[in-house]
Amino acid sequence: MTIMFIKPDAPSPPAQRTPHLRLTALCAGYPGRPVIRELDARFDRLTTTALIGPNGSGKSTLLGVLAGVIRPTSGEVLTHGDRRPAFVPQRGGVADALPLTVRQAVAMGRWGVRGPWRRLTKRDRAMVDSALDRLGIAHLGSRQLGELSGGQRQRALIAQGLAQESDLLLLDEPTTGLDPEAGERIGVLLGELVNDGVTVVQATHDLHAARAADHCLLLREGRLVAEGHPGRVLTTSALARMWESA
Ligand SMILES: Nc1ncnc2c1ncn2[C@@H]1O[C@H](COP(=O)(O)OP(=O)(O)OP(=O)(O)O)[C@@H](O)[C@H]1O
Repeated sequence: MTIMFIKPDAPSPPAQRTPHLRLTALCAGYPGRPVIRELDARFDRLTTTALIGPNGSGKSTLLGVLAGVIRPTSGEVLTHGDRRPAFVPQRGGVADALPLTVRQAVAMGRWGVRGPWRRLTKRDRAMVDSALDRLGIAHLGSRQLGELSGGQRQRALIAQGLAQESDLLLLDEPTTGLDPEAGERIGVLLGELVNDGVTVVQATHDLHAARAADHCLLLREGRLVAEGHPGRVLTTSALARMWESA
């Protein structure tokens, strides 16, 4: 397995997209359980990509590899980014009872820059405020994370991801459990982030969110079965085939 870092290029117009990440013959999984099999893919800079597939198809595992928390068993991950990716896990993967306020949870997004429990600078605090504002949860800053509704907690986790100020944002089912308006708001936000210089990858079961992406990868049993523009890939027949055989 090889991980190589390459300095980022200047932002380019869509016609000359450059990859942020490129995967070649990637295999990854868990001890005794191979999941991702021989996957070739690229994630272009300043685009949104949706990972789609039935339960257990390997979307979260692939995100884990992109985040650097799951080590490939073979193949190559070539990254052109120079910042650590920001990873927003599934809400269910985060302990609900953490004794933290929403603001403290979002401020943890600055730990990668500042170090754990260090005093935040004025700029750090401004980043935290901006992330809370962009997710519409500034008024919840002093509430305990564990007291929030599922959708509010989800937004707090996304705000923590934004506070990391990465150029690569990875989200695992960010709109699951959100009401339609909050889901729409996240969709708009992800588009704005691309304009701010962020490459976005989200695993999702939300077809509306997937159709709004620039690109999508369709996974089944850890293999890439289709990729391209969602309008071309997410056809009724392709989706029916996918879920019938899952
Ligand atoms: N920590 C783990 N240890 C062992 N196997 C795991 C672990 N996490 C996931 N798996 C297995 O890896 C496979 C892929 O799981 P993964 O969570 O990547 O799929 P997914 O497409 O994200 O599914 P979902 O849509 O249900 O979230 C499944 O068979 C799952 O049981």
